Amino acid sequence: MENPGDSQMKLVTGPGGYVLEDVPHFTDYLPDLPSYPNPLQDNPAYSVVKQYFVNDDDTVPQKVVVHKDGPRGVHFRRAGPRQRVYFESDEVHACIVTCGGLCPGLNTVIREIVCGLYHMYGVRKILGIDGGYRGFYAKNTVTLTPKFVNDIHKRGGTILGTSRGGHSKSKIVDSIQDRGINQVYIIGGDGTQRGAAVIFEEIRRRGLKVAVAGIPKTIDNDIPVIDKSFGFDTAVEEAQRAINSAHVEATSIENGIGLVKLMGRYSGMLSCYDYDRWTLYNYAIATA
Ligand SMILES: Nc1ncnc2c1ncn2[C@@H]1O[C@H](COP(=O)(O)OP(=O)(O)OP(=O)(O)O)[C@@H](O)[C@H]1O
Ligand SMILES: O=P(O)(O)OC[C@H]1O[C@](O)(CO)[C@@H](O)[C@@H]1O
Repeated sequence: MENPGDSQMKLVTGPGGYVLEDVPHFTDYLPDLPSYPNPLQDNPAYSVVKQYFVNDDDTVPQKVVVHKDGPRGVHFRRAGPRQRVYFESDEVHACIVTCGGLCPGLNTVIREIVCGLYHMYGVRKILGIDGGYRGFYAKNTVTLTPKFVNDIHKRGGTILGTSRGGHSKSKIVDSIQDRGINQVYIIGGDGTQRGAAVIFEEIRRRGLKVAVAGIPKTIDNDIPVIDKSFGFDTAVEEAQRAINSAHVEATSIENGIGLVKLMGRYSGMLSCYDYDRWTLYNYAIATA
């Protein structure tokens, strides 16, 4: 494993203490890349929606409330479709990989990437990497189509399988290069995203036109800059089932106590959201 700390943060400053913590882009090292009109502009579902595209200069402030004399503060680049893109549809060879622990909604995310690429962007070549990072240098891959992913959101886990360990930067990027993959969608937790940054650094070092997109996965919503991570609501619901059961057990005997242990050693967000039940039943809810 490697520490991606040597990759420099892309900081842009502006008037009034404005700071943009930007994301890297392959045009940083391939400045002459041609761009193309976004295929969405011809899609009947989107072409009628005015201002559907995100302006290139749009940013989102980290803090909504600022003092009038204070600095404008840190901003992030706004996500969303751009007017122009850097791939032609038939040039794209995408792949998706899931790493780390399970979280509700992984299959829904895989399905949305596949259907979005296929129906909205006209992409036909999408590969599923089997069993986490190490799947890049194993032989097994699965071809993903809208038909293949049609029902997967009704199943738990990840249809691609997942794993920990097995991150070999050079083997992974060799495999990406050998297979002609040029868009890599990586779904996983903090370790996975560190791994994604290392992969991108190697891609940049080799000067490849390969986009790397990290999709953060956490069951306990411990990413401060977003309101809610996918799967968190389901985890809260499931926790409440356990709390209900503990309630039944505890109230059936004299001086009964229900103790429910929830995950989230560092954030405790699940416990907070299940607070309703806690106050209602006056139970102890412990985090791991
Ligand atoms: N610093 C790192 N450099 C390269 N790869 C890493 C790094 N940290 C973790 N990885 C790789 O990322 C993958 C997942 O990491 P990890 O087991 O830490 O789970 P995670 O993504 O943090 O998810 P979870 O939230 O479930 O723990 C593993 O294959 C691991 O080898
Ligand atoms: O309760 P613990 O041990 O802190 O584990 C919680 C962590 O485990 C995970 O569910 C992944 O394994 C993360 O999403 C979460 O941050």
